[in-house]
Amino acid sequence: MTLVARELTVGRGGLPILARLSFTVEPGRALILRGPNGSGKTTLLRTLSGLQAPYEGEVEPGPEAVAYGGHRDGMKGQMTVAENLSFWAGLHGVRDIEPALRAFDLQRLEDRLAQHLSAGQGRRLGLARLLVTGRSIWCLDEPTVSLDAENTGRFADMVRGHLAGGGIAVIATHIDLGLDGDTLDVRPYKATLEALE
Ligand SMILES: Nc1ncnc2c1ncn2[C@@H]1O[C@H](COP(=O)(O)OP(=O)(O)OP(=O)(O)O)[C@@H](O)[C@H]1O
Repeated sequence: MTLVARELTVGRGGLPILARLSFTVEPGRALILRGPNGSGKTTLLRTLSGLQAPYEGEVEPGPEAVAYGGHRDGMKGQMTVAENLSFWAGLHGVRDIEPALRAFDLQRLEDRLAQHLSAGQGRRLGLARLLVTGRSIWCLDEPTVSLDAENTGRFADMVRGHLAGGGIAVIATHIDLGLDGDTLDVRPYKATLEALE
């Protein structure tokens, strides 16, 4: 499955931020989004994930192929780590949560309520969730925030595994994860930036 953006214009609050972007990401490749704060990386990721509609243009495939990873998405605080992963696994028809627990060394935390996790632990749970979605396109917004060096390494390994299996990852990040892929420099309209200030 290939991710295709055609003449995509995305924005927030009625203002276009990025205009007429076209790109293709082939299976097994990553696209790294770079750009200063407020340049539109989150807006682009949300649009690629189907969380908001493009102002113009189109994205293929549709949102059913995409898993979006932001901050502790969809985690229920009153449920344990294992219950959260099982919930998502069930929703996506995946049986085994062990690989997801192992990917971020969450076995010892599996009975802890999500609301009691530290910031980094919560981030690890949010990222482990990607593995139980079975989705082939991951759109990730600053996924390594709050992660220590060891877990940043685990995350890079997890993405490498995903790419090796023919998956795709689009990642807004300020750090070099050493992944195979291309970089997209996100540059908004100057006029739009001025209007937003
Ligand atoms: N709901 C909204 N209404 C109006 N403007 C918004 C809204 N949400 C975001 N914006 C503005 O849209 C622009 C793009 O924001 P976006 O979150 O996509 O940037 P970003 O590149 O992800 O930034 P960062 O690196 O800080 O996370 C910013 O100027 C932001 O203030």
